[in-house]
Amino acid sequence: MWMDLQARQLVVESELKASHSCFNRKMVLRACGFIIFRRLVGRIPSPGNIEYLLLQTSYGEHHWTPPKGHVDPGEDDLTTALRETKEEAGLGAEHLKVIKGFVQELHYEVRGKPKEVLYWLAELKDPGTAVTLSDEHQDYRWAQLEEACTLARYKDLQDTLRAAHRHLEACQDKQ
Ligand SMILES: Nc1nc2c(ncn2[C@@H]2O[C@H](COP(=O)(O)OP(=O)(O)OP(=O)(O)OP(=O)(O)OC[C@H]3O[C@@H](n4cnc5c(=O)[nH]c(N)nc54)[C@H](O)[C@@H]3O)[C@@H](O)[C@H]2O)c(=O)[nH]1
Repeated sequence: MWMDLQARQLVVESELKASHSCFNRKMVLRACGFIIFRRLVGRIPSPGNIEYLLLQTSYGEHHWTPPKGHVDPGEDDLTTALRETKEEAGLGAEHLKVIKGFVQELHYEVRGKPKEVLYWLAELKDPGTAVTLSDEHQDYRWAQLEEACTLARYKDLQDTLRAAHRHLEACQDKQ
């Protein structure tokens, strides 16, 4: 009888833990996107010729971020990042070269709910490719690192842009 009660208690505890972690997972808003950069030809040698793409929202605080958006149910993260980049900037997988070895995870709160954002890094293959915005954004800017950080304004996003830049410098040193 005592063993039965103990076993039941364990089952109840593990069910509670499972439902709690499931609840936590559901509560976290998850978004994925790309830090997109282009290299301008005929300018100072790389990485001085690197510009990052930032989009300005047409709603809320009109803040600037790289293209990104919420993960749809059942969708994998990289698919979300590509889909959102296509929807928000008109740039598809065919326009991009994904840079190996870089992914950054940001955590912040939106209207009291935790949010996590994953950013990969990708180069626009043809720097002349046009950006096409959706209704979600009212403006875009190709900006060198310092200007991009000023626009990005959030410390975690600025750190992410700087980390991307360091990664590109390190890749270049290896060549
Ligand atoms: N009318 C209206 N509609 C909205 C609004 N809000 C959303 N919609 C609708 O949602 C759709 C977008 O859906 P997706 O494209 O799938 O999602 P996301 O791309 O994820 O876009 P979000 O805008 O939802 O999310 P965040 O960019 O994360 O901004 C949320 C807040 O977080 C702060 N924040 C931003 N970035 C950073 C950072 O890097 N670091 C830190 N620390 N903080 C940061 C900042 O304070 C900001 O206010 C739109 O079509 C609208 O219909 C709104 O205010 N008014």
